[in-house]
Amino acid sequence: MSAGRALRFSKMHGAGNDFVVLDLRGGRDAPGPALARRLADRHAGVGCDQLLTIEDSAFPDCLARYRIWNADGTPASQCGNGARCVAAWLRREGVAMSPRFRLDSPAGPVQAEALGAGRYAIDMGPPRLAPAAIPFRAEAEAVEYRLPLDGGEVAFGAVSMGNPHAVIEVADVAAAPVARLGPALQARPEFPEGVNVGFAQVLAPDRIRLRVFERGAGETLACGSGACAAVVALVRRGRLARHAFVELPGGTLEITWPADDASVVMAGPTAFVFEGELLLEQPE
Ligand SMILES: N[C@H](CCC[C@H](N)C(=O)O)C(=O)O
Repeated sequence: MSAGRALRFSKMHGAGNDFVVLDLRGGRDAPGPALARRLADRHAGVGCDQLLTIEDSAFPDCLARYRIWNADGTPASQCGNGARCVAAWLRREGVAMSPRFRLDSPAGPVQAEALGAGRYAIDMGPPRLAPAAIPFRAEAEAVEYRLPLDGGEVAFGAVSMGNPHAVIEVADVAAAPVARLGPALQARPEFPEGVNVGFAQVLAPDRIRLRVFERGAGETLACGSGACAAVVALVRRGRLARHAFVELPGGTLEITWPADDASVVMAGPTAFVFEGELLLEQPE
């Protein structure tokens, strides 16, 4: 991206997971990791968990393409809350005239639907459970894996929604050692591309509380793909219904996984916070 003097952006969030959104349609070049970090910086930049770019799609049935960079500058292949915000941005701009439309993402196409009042549903596609697809190094696919961690052993489910997730069930998310276990699991060699680590507490047959220590961003107020992964992992363990409400610190998402190998559909809020210009060069 050329170091022009200013960069226009939209600031948005989905259930508190916040984003800087750049419109790169028309072939403007994507930011590098350094600019992504600068935009995400909550002191020297705008501040966000992830940077989202909106770009032209090569697929005629997709309205646009989005890409994702974590706050640490690393690229990500899926972002559920971000997909909803991209959908809302395209509706506001009048690009999405129909309430249902397809978007292309690094993890493949997703289907968006405007539900009204800023709420959007995203068909995230089916979960990927084979270890190689997560990726997670394991002898065979299992509903639950165990690894030595933090002086003990941790049990978790491993699911990809296009990005890797580990889901740990805990008795009380408020007391969960998120800041310790999250980075410890991310550092394990069995997750060669890192992992987003979810801590889930079952409240009712159709309701969980969830905190997520995200890859490349740390603990966020919400993680859409993490909510999908948590429902899949807990349904597989017989701990949750296939239609469930996921209470995250920043808001509640509604997740439906109607059958094994079926798409996971996530519904939740979006919000525009402000529009702005980031000065890329200091005046003399
Ligand atoms: N940290 C994630 C990307 C953002 C996912 C999250 N914000 C969501 O809403 O799904 C990763 O590196 O895979």
